[in-house]
Amino acid sequence: MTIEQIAVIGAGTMGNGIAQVSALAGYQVLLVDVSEAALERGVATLGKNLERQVSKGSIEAGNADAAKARIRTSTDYSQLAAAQLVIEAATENLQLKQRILQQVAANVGEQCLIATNTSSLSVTELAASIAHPERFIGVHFFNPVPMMALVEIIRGLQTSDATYAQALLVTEKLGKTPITAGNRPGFVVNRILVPMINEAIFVRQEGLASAEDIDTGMRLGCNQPIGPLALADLIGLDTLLAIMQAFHEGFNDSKYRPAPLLKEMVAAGYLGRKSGRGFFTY
Ligand SMILES: NC(=O)c1ccc[n+]([C@@H]2O[C@H](COP(=O)([O-])OP(=O)(O)OC[C@H]3O[C@@H](n4cnc5c(N)ncnc54)[C@H](O)[C@@H]3O)[C@@H](O)[C@H]2O)c1
Repeated sequence: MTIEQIAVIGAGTMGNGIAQVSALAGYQVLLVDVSEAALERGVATLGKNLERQVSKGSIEAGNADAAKARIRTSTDYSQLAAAQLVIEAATENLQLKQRILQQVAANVGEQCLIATNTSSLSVTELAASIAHPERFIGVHFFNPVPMMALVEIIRGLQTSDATYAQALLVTEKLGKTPITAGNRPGFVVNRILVPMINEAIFVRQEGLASAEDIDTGMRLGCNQPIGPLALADLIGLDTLLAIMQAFHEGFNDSKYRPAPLLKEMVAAGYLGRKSGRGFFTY
């Protein structure tokens, strides 16, 4: 099967980025959301991002226009019938995603592959919600999608070799580098990154060093582009706490216990950049 049309479910932060890179790579794209307003925002965002790429000289104006022309939007799942690949990038909620996947499966053709961009849910469990779990796979993009080169490909227990091979092909055609990860909480990158940030919070909590010195240490000592505490503020401390709690529960291992200071800051409403205060003030 040749994949020519990709449908993206969810026009939010990740969905509009996935639609953008898919259209730029030459795929026909159908962007689906429950909300017309979200579709309008998504298309406006990807339009601005394409213009920025043109003004930076990374793509030609003609390519940006052609990419925009390849994107259609809809709130109607019956439009999915023509897609060969559906990438689900809707709100991170198990019950919601299970409902969406059942709706997708009921509207696509026999051969259509279905992928999820979930960050924290089990690909195996999501696959089990549809009749053909062998055609289901995780494709985990990074934010912002047009800028980040990596995609983690996650095989559920049921994913077939053919589905996996197609996911690798599409990822490469999108200009991304795939790595393959098993279906465990956090896959590879977040599994390593988030406990590192949590450890930085323990170091801060113990008063071993100031927030500035912890970040300077990791930037200059490990060549990290941004220190772990500034990164915590950027991601959102509530999001980090939810991820650590999911690791703690998912692995049943005390090494993933969230730092008490992280819990306390979330309880205080110090969520990082989005609340104006985290380890730093904004
Ligand atoms: N934001 C990130 O940094 C990031 C990174 C990697 C993966 N992810 C994952 O990507 C997915 C999307 O995250 P996001 O940050 O783009 O979320 P978001 O909140 O920005 O967008 C979610 C979109 O899904 C839409 N939606 C909700 N219910 C729907 C339905 N029934 N049908 C169609 N659309 C529906 C919402 O209207 C919204 O536009 C999540 O699974 C998340 O875990 C997020």
